[in-house]
Amino acid sequence: MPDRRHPYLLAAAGTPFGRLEGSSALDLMAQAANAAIARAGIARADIDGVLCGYATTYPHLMLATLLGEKLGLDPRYAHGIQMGGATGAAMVMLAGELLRGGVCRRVLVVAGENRLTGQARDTSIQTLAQVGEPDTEVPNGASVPAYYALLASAYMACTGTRREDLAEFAVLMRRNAAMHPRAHLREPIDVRQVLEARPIATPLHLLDCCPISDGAVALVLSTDDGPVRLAGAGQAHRHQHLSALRDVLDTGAARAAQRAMAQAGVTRGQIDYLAIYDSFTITLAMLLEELGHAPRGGAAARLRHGDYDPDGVLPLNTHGGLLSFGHSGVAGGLSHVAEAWEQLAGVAGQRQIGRRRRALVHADGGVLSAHVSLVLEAEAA
Ligand SMILES: CC(=O)CC(=O)SCCNC(=O)CCNC(=O)[C@H](O)C(C)(C)COP(=O)(O)OP(=O)(O)OC[C@H]1O[C@@H](n2cnc3c(N)ncnc32)[C@H](O)[C@@H]1OP(=O)(O)O
Repeated sequence: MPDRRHPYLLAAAGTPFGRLEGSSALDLMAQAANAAIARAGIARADIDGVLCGYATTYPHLMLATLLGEKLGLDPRYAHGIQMGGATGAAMVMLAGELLRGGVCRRVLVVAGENRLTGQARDTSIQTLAQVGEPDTEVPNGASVPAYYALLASAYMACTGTRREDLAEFAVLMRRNAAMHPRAHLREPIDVRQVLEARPIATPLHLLDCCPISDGAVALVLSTDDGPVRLAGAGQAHRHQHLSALRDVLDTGAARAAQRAMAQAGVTRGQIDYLAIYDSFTITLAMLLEELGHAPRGGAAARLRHGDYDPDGVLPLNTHGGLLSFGHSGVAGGLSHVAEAWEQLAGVAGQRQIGRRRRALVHADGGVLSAHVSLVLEAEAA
């Protein structure tokens, strides 16, 4: 008998990521939601919870209610949620709590944006600046890449990480995205191209940054048996963005992961798939090292050894991550959960890696400020 204390991920689905002219954020969310409900094989009337990530291109106060109406649902619980890049993982955690607590039996989790085509270029970049202090930083126009560049400089000085090391992560993410038919950026790149791309905010160059994409992702969680269980979830909120610079070696990521693994009753050594937030190459290197999946300054060495390859000991972001699959607001982080689900459920098609048992999903919001970790477990085949 399956363990009834754990919620299951019944299905995940999404739209392509990239330039999707003519679709509103709400249209994209509805497309992803309909695909996930169909894939879960349940009736629309069976959905009794809706969790919906905010959309900067559709700033509606009643987004979850509006989406439920558009989809023809009749939820007993609906909630719009905002936690930057960690929103997707936070919604999955909350869905788990609603299921464990008996509030709902089948929860739809959805996020989507037309962030590339639905806003002027400068508005998109300025919107992202709003993780800063509203009175001082936002009007001065500091961008999210600029914040992460400060983190990168501090971290590189502290650990000896070089630009060449970070570039390897951009190359791996692009190689993985080439295998995904719905990814935004699929052209192969090499380390030299990453190093020689135009500077955005030193030391980060264009290919060290995730793109701005359109796209949506949805999941259905339930107390019904499914192929993948949500075995654990944890959060940590240590500081608001720039205060991370005070201690780049302890952003709170490890604490969130420890809480998730403790709930799941597993140790780091039992994780065999990684889905790690990668808004920038530095984000990925820092998180891998803080989470203990590489020694400090040593993530690139593990990568060069092949450990993070799809056929390595610890496959990483096999859909191409935010850096290449794409980043469409909250849907970007939710795409990591969707990919982990596909891999654990064994339905990833041509990207399917060998059978994996347990994934750690980790997302951060703001500038490594809010952290959410999830442990997903495949039901034994
Ligand atoms: C905030 C949180 O809570 C946590 C987070 O998620 S942090 C991450 C949030 N997201 C971001 O900060 C987005 C980061 N990226 C950017 O701001 C922008 O992509 C950028 C500033 C790096 C580049 O923007 P830009 O200079 O305006 O480029 P733009 O003029 O739009 O595009 C020019 C070309 O480069 C491509 N391009 C743009 N960004 C790219 C990227 N990151 N990688 C590869 N190619 C890119 C475009 O597709 C375009 O190609 P074509 O000419 O073939 O169409």
